[in-house]
Amino acid sequence: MTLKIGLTGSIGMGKSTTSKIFKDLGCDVWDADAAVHRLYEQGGAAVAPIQNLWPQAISDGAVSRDRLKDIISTESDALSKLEKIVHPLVRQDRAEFAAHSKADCIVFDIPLLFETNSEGEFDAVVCVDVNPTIQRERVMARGTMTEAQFEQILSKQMPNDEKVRRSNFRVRADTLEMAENDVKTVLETLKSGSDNA
Ligand SMILES: CC(C)(COP(=O)(O)OP(=O)(O)OC[C@H]1O[C@@H](n2cnc3c(N)ncnc32)[C@H](O)[C@@H]1O)[C@@H](O)C(=O)NCCC(=O)NCCS
Ligand SMILES: Nc1ncnc2c1ncn2[C@@H]1O[C@H](COP(=O)(O)OP(=O)(O)OP(=O)(O)O)[C@@H](O)[C@H]1O
Repeated sequence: MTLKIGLTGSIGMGKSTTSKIFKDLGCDVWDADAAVHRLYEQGGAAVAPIQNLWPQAISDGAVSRDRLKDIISTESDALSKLEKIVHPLVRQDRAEFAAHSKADCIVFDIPLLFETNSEGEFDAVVCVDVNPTIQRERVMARGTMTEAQFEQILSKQMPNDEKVRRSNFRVRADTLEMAENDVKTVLETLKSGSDNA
């Protein structure tokens, strides 16, 4: 039977880096943020419904993230309206991926796993964790967000300590070596039929 692992963690905690470790160890990986990128591309399923709400968010037939971020910073309910469009489409993309995967382990990288009450859909949930100072430094180093945008996203997410508490496993992302060791422990434990919750 296919092992389904939900991978979560707050913004910039190291989910993509950790999912790559799972992939290198033979798991198939599905990434919710990447699904959103496909939905926003020209011809993507989210373009028309977003255009209906905010025509100014569309550029060259695709959703512009920069314009969306401007709209989200100025309209207080914009993010929740956007989520109502995007989340059902993302869920559909995930179901299609799972139906076609032939791997014996699939990792679903889902930033908002707990916020969308999806924890019951996996055999185990893994939360990536690093201290908040490192998290902030890493996000700011990417240069894709202002401090204010980072704070706004953080305020919409469940605190990471709470995510860790609700998860079956924690992967420490202080260093690559720590994350690799923790991922190996997750896979060994799950494949031997127990967990360390
Ligand atoms: C707000 C947007 C335009 C920012 O785009 P940008 O390219 O700058 O950032 P990116 O998409 O890489 O997101 C960075 C991180 O922000 C966090 N985040 C994104 N959307 C949300 C949200 N709705 N609530 C809380 N956190 C979020 C996630 O941790 C994500 O990994 C974009 O994230 C978006 O369209 N979000 C709405 C869709 C959504 O809810 N996506 C979350 C995964 S399904
Ligand atoms: N275990 C680790 N050791 C050292 N650096 C790491 C580790 N994990 C992640 N990083 C670094 O932290 C930054 C954020 O990591 P990553 O992109 O994997 O986070 P994320 O949780 O997927 O982010 P987002 O929520 O924005 O999608 C990157 O610059 C990455 O190189």
